[in-house]
Amino acid sequence: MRLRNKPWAKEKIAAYPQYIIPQPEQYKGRWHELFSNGHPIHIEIGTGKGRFITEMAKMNPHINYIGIELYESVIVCALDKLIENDLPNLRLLNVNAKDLTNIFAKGEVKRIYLNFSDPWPKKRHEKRRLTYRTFLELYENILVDEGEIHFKTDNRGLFEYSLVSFSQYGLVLQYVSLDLHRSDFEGNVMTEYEQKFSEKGNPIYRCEVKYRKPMS
Ligand SMILES: C[S@@+](CC[C@H](N)C(=O)[O-])C[C@H]1O[C@@H](n2cnc3c(N)ncnc32)[C@H](O)[C@@H]1O
Repeated sequence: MRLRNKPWAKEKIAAYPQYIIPQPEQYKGRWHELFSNGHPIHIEIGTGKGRFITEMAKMNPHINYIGIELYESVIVCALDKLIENDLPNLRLLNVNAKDLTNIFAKGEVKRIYLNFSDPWPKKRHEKRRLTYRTFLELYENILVDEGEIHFKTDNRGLFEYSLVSFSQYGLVLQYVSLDLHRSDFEGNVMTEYEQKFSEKGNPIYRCEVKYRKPMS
């Protein structure tokens, strides 16, 4: 992506290794050492400019948050928020979600947030959708038993596709809203995209699903 990866962003990321962790594979199986506590770990994939994960980390100091974003020139905006707030329970990773199993061991992550993931509407790009079955398999390999995915989007096509994908994979639907901002759901934290799309009057779709407990 020519527009998104810029040398200045790379330099800024390199200047803050305490916030955007270089070579995160080194922490596989021992992320709790990095946070110096045993609190549960929640990750957001495609964290973008970081508003959601920063606000969540401020509100929930007993949860460790990790924001994952592919593009350097986008994650630097999340980095700015982290520098400003200096939150001990939030770290960022500039990696592709395809590499999740090199970074986290099975059972290290309790919850995954997918907020306004790119819809990739063309059928030939289906495999890039973050709710495609190969991603669901990756998530299963890092989550605790009965780990959760919380998913929000304004894109109805992606939402319907994802509900089918979750169901075909055997995930259990725990919550669904077809119009989050006019529902009784409490404590919603808006993302940058959510703000933009909801201001246009678009309904926001949201669901929570969990993996089934493996048979013993
Ligand atoms: C539409 S934006 C939404 C950003 C943010 N979650 C929000 O709601 O404001 C989707 C983000 O996901 C990131 N992304 C897409 N595929 C990814 C992947 N495979 N790994 C990590 N990040 C990814 C994109 O770079 C982009 O910043």
